[in-house]
Amino acid sequence: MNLWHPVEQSVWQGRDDSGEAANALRVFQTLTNTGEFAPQQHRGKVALLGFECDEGVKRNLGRAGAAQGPDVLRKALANMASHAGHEQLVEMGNLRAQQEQLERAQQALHDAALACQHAQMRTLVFGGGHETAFGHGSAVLDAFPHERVGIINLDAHLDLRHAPYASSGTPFRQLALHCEAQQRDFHYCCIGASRAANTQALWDEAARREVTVIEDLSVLNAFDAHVLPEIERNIVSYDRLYLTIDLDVLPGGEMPAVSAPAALGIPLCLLLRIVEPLCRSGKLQAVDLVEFNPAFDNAGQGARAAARLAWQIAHWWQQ
Ligand SMILES: N=CN[C@@H](CCC(=O)O)C(=O)O
Ligand SMILES: [Mn+2]
Ligand SMILES: [Mn+2]
Repeated sequence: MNLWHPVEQSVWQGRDDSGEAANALRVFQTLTNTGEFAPQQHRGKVALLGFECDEGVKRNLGRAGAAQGPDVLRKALANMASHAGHEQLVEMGNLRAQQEQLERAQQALHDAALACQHAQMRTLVFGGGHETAFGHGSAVLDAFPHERVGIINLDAHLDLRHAPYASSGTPFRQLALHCEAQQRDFHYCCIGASRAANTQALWDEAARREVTVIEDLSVLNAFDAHVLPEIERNIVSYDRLYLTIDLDVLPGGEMPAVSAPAALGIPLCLLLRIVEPLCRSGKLQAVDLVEFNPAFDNAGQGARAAARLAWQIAHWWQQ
């Protein structure tokens, strides 16, 4: 498959406690890793894909390094205890972007994710910059052409930029145009956006496209009044949900390992209160974690926070 390669065996390793008891297992011991891309053999399970790409971040004038994110996140997840849901994870390998080949890489991610969705797998993608969301989100839309797909973005940024080229700042405008081309409605909700990090032009674009936005301050100060009803509305209103988590939605202290760390941000414990009902809804078809950049991590703490998020998602996503 285009731009695809298997993950090195050295990535999925950890402490072996299995001598203590049969159920003393960690994620690296319960995940399926055949070294092949064969979605039809894993129907109903969770496909883990890596998108080794930071071409979008580079074009968006950010700090490069997200291409190294997927394997570092896998290593952080590998050693965590395996509980219910983690045995559903199937390693599906990485798509690696070639220099300045952003569109080609997004197409390769789209094709891989679509093949997994067609095999009735759910997809969990480790980015990559937020350009991941165009490849992944368009695959979810294409997998369910006659259904209403709700897109939920946890992010300090709206990522609705109007630019002559695709970047990590344009994925939701691209998804809006993709919906337009298919003559379907665009259902986009952004939770955690910072007014200080998005120009008025972006707020105007969000209003034009009828995006539901819950600002960071509102998440922090009125969670029960504003966030929980919006999560419920998405679960009730749409047939399928796609959740994309830009890790720069976390406070910079919890998540330094991104191109644009947040001054305020939504703490992980609050973020998990958004993620849990979505995972348990039975409608969540796809999730990605994006913008993780190990070059700016602080002693691996950002990787641990992101891996815990992925760990919770797999645990709450069990069927
Ligand atoms: N995916 C990131 N998008 C942000 C980056 C902002 C920044 O680099 O400061 C954006 O384009 O607004
Ligand atoms: Mn983003
Ligand atoms: Mn962001």
